[in-house]
Amino acid sequence: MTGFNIGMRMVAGKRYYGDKVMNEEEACQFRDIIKEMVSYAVSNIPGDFLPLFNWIGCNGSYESRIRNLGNRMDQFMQGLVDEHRKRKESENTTIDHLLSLQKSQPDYCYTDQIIKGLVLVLLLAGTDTSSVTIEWALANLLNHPHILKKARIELDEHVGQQRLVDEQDRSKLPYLQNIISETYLAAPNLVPHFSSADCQVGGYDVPQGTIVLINAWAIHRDPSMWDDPDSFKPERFEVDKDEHDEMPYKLLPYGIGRRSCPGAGLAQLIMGLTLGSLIQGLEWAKVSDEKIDMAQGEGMTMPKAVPLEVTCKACPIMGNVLLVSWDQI
Ligand code: HEM
Repeated sequence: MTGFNIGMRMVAGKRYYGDKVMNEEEACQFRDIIKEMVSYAVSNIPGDFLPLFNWIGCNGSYESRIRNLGNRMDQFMQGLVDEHRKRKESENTTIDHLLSLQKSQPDYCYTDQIIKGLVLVLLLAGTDTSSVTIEWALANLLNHPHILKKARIELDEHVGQQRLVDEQDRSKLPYLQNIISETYLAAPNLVPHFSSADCQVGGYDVPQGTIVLINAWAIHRDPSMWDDPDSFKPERFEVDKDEHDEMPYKLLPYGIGRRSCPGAGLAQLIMGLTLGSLIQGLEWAKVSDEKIDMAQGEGMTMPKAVPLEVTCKACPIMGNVLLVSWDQI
């Protein structure tokens, strides 16, 4: 749930998980909604696969529970929007920024409905996906210290020891990007699609109105497409132009086509900057000599079955970075 915690701090400045929760009742309400939502997101509904169940009304209670959950989430979000609107001083949160646009651009469509929608997209689609990917990436790096070392050398060479990586450095850090490409696991089945017309996929006829699940996890491990697919090898992305052009068709962490992830660019940026800063700023170590367990757990995004536990120690660069930050505060 780290992603939802970070997300809530970003969108509303609230902590709903951990030991620094301010309003336990409100936090509990939010945690309950998220828990229920995640449980539906990873469950199978018989009527989706055998329409007979829909005809005989088996999905009735499921649909009303989903509607009820939607209403509770909507009321919760409206409460947050109203609370921020009433505050005398605006804070640096997504809701505050959107409310100030609602005021300054009344003719544009920053309605409460749109604000709630944008906040939910950031929260549900944008946070856990990225934080889960960073956790997997760190776990991979700790199991492959030579790769961590190579990433640190790249950062030292192109960014240096005086400051943390920023947006302009990205193009100079292909190895860091390759580590992220080699890591992706957050959306193993993408998001279910629904065929709007009869079509063919991979030689199979898909009639109109079929739920199509894409097993990106299996595509990313297909030995006919990838050499030694089960090994963690960021170098596999150091390819020539022909192979580079094929990449979007076999590396699909964000899906492909019209309904692919609109947040892909933002996600790549955030993950590159976060992972880069974590490597530059801290020296990471495993808590034991054992390899980190890479078993996959269950969830809306694919978490580690056993959360990553590590130790870290500040690198000299943190002295420079913190000094600059304190001066600016
Ligand atoms: C590691 C990070 C992320 C991964 C792996 C990821 C992955 C995906 C995938 C696989 C889909 C479905 C695509 C399909 O089925 O073809 C999707 C959809 C979506 N993502 Fe992301 N995503 C990430 C981050 C983000 C961020 C940061 C945002 C927004 C700030 C975002 C917003 C969305 C939205 C709104 C959709 C639905 C698009 C639609 O239905 O048309 N995602 N994402």
